[in-house]
Amino acid sequence: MDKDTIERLRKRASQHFLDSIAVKQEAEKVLPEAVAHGVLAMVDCLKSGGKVMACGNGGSAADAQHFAAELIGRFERERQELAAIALTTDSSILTAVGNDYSYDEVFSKQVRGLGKKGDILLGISTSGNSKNVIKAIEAAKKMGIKIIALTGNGGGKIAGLLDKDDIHLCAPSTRTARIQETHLVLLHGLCDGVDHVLLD
Ligand SMILES: O=C(CO)[C@@H](O)[C@H](O)[C@H](O)[C@H](O)COP(=O)(O)O
Ligand SMILES: [Zn+2]
Repeated sequence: MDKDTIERLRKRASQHFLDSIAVKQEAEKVLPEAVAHGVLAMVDCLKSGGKVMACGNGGSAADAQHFAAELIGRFERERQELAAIALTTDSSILTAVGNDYSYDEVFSKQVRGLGKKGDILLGISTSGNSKNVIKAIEAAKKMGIKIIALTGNGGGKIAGLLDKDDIHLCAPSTRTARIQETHLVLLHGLCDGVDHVLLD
C-alpha cells in the first residue's frame, strides 16, 4: 500500500472519530434527562415483574441484542438477572411471520404474543421510519406497554406515535453510523442507571 493511500485512509478514520465525538457532545446537551426517565421507567417495570422487549433492524438489531445481553447477563457489575428479550433473534419466528404475513409484522406479532401491560418496548430505529418498529410500537401502545424509542434523524414517523408517558431518545444527527454510535452510549447509560438504582 503506498503512503498516499495510507494517509488518505488515516484522515478518513480520524474524521470518523471527530464526527462521532461532535454528535455525542450535542447529544450530551439534550439527552441525559430523558435517559434518567428511561432508567426509572425500566426499574419500575422490572421491579413489578415486567420485562423489556427490544427490537430494531440491521445494526439496531445488534443493539437490541447487545442491550438484552447486558440486562440478562451483566453490564459492569454483578447483579441479579433482569428480564429482557430481543425480538430479533428467533429465525423461525422471523421467517414464518415474514413469509406468511409481512416483514412489517415480525416484531408486532411478538409484542402481542409475549408482551403484557407494564412491560417496556425498546424500539430502535435510526431513521425513525422502519415499519416493523412502528407496528411494534402501535401494538405495544394498545396493550399498555410503555415505549422507550431510540431514533435519530429528528425521530421520523416514530416521533409522532409517542406521547408524554413514553421516552424518546433522538440522536442529533441524520447520519446512520453517527446515530448508531450515539445509541450505544444511550444504551450503556440506561444499563448504568439501572445498576445504580438497584445496587447503590
Ligand atoms: O448498520 C447499518 C448501517 O450502518 C444498517 O445495517 C442499518 O441498520 C439497516 O439499514 C437498517 O435497516 C436501518 O433501519 P433503521 O435504523 O432506519 O430503522
Ligand atoms: Zn453500522
